[in-house]
Amino acid sequence: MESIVKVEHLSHRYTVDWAIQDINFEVNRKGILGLLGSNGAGKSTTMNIICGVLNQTDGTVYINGIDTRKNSVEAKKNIGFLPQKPPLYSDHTVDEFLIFAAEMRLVDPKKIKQAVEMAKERCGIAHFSKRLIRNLSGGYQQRLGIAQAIVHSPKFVVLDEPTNGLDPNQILEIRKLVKEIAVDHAVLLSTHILSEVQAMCDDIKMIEHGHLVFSGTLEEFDNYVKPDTFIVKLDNPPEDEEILAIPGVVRLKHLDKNTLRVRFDKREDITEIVASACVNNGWGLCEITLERISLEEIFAQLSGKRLIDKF
Ligand SMILES: Nc1ncnc2c1ncn2[C@@H]1O[C@H](COP(=O)(O)OP(=O)(O)OP(=O)(O)O)[C@@H](O)[C@H]1O
Repeated sequence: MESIVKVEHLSHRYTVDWAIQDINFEVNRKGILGLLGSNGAGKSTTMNIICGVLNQTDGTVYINGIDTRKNSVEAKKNIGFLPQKPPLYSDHTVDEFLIFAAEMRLVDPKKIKQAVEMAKERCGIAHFSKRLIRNLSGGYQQRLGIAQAIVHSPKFVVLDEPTNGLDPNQILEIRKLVKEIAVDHAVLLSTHILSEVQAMCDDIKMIEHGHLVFSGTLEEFDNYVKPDTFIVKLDNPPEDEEILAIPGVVRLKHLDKNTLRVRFDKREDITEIVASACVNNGWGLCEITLERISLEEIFAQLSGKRLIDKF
């Protein structure tokens, strides 16, 4: 099936400097795509162009096959957008605001009531229909922000840091809601929180210094940097030289009397080699565990930052 969004050779220059350059990607019709990048990497610029809030300097964006520059009104019918600061009018009631949002999104006037009821139901805010927005908690304001983004049943929903500023319970609720929405919508999610990416996203794009530096599944992101250390716990640790003599072992560090961190040189079977050396030499092997590379370390590596040396 054709993707819902196609971004081709997208570049943007605000004044002199390029904010993004030659970005290319596609978005599947279902599921959650996480957009990652450091501050100032170019995420908002990319999202604003895709959502039709900013006109690109170069390149093309197709939403559901429609060129956003050639037919922005039709393209925008397919997009729901929750900006970082939801555009809520605090003196409106929930109903008034959603009706207004539906009108702005050109929903057929005869279908507005039904569209508003559907959006409230999906976002769990139907019982607050008559409440003034300023009297809603942060979590419910965010639900309302999501409701306005889906009121016109767009195929593609863009959420810019939707859990920002929420408490841990509200964060879990919003994550659950976003996952439910992603069952029948394509969702593009921008976030700084890597645990959120891990909890929610199917695919990941990462932008750094205006360039796309990673594009793949969450699993591919997770495995982007292969582990090269393990932790070994020994009842009778030998002299360092004996461990360093094992083929493939290149460095070690004592974490405590019985625990060592060992760096190896990418041999696939290294843990087996070390485990059998420990057993054969009577070093009293208690535990051997490969150290996984954290998402933070992968993010740092893709951002071009040096990883902290663990030795
Ligand atoms: N209106 C503007 N005028 C000039 N430069 C801008 C403007 N908006 C953004 N920039 C610059 O463009 C680059 C990309 O910014 P952008 O806001 O897209 O990054 P971001 O990844 O969304 O960052 P953040 O996570 O901090 O929101 C940055 O260098 C930024 O300073």
